[in-house]
Amino acid sequence: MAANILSDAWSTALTSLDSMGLGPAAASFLAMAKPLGDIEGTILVAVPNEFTKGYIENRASEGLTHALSDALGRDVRIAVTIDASLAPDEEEDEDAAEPAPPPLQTPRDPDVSRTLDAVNIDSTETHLNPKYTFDTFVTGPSNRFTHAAAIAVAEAPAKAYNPLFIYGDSGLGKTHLMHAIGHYALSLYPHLRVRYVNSEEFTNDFINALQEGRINAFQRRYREVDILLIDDIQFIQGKEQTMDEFFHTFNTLHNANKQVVLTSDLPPKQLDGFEDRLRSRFEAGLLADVQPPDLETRIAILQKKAAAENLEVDPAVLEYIASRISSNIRELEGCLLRVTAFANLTQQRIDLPLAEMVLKDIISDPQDTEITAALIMGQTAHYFGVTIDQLCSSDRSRTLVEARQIAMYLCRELTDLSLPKIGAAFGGRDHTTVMHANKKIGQQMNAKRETFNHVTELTNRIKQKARES
Ligand SMILES: Nc1ncnc2c1ncn2[C@@H]1O[C@H](COP(=O)(O)OP(=O)(O)OP(=O)(O)O)[C@@H](O)[C@H]1O
Repeated sequence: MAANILSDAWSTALTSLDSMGLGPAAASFLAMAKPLGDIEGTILVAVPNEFTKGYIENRASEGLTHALSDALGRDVRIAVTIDASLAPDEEEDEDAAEPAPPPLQTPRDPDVSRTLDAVNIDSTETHLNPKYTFDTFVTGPSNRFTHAAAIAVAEAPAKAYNPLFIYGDSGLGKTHLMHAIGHYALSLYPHLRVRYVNSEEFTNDFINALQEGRINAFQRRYREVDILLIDDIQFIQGKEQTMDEFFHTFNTLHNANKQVVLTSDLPPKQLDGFEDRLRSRFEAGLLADVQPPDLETRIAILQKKAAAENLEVDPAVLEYIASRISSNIRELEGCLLRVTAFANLTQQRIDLPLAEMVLKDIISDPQDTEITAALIMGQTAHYFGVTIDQLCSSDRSRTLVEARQIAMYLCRELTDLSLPKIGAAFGGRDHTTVMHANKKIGQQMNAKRETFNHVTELTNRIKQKARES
């Protein structure tokens, strides 16, 4: 392969990983790596030292393999080798890969729009998703109070409500609000250090830091911030050491007058397996819940989504979807995606008969049926003629990659599992791999009839099985 094709693909792969919220540590390690060549489908990557090699192999190789395969348009594998000449001249610093704190800048005029520059903010530093801003968030009676509290916190971090504790069922916008706080606060005060993290990533990061003797760097990462956004705090339940570390992180930040925002599926009182000292810290702040949205809000959410994607959708279609899916906005969005993808593939207008036809099996459930990752993996494996073990393996043959990505997509759409939990179910994969699969299959449904058919057929089978059991 010509060297410039490989280096172009390498840059494309890094950009795509970047846009998916690649963490700062992974970004720094990959920036030190260099693609050397393609040996029969294996891309040889040189890195300066053993530590970088280990990091890429253990934590970034999967995302990198996906992204490189996408960029090259064929499945490749990667192999990492050490080339000491790539090492920087200065003495190696153990924490060299840690992100430097952003330089201090003059605060902007606070009168700026709430989304100002949201897309320009470096999402790799903050881990913020550019799509989740206050501008794209629809308010209604179910979330108005929490939305107002979130704005207040962003406008006056650590002054309004500290901590802000947002709770409610899955798919009701807690994560969206958290990211929106980060974006808006940064648009008002660009010098702030904001960090978003899911509690499962916090846990993994903590365990890795312990194992690698990098606890000081870990503590700096979470304690030297102005706003810490911790999503799905319920997942640290029962993990004694992580809870202890989090308690001290929380106290350090609180004592230093820094803002903490937490989300959870339950209010603090009902968080079993949490120490009282943590629960009472949470309760000392503002508790704000999100409820399932009413019909008008659901329609408004779909309208906003359609407008954002430049889709022309008959209002009756939006009403049809909104009237049938009431308890999870992620599912609402998934239905709209299926209808628009089908219309796109078959070049038809998006009208009510088409929506009814596409969604007939998806939204005909009389009551909630339990769909688990195991059920999805079992059905997907059977459908593609592979085994569950293979789905969880590192085998990257074409069929397996497709089956694995579709199964991950379905887990995201049909279950309440978080990205890290889905990654764990598929043989301990990183959450960025799940994000990548979700994005890729979502896009392919719009472009490839075959993918749309696989997803539709599998959804029907999975729902059927769930109804039977
Ligand atoms: N009020 C809203 N307006 C617009 N989009 C919304 C709203 N609420 C939720 N969404 C969208 O619904 C999807 C799911 O929301 P989100 O991930 O924030 O839910 P969550 O409560 O954090 O769920 P989980 O507990 O499973 O993490 C996202 O794509 C989000 O943008």
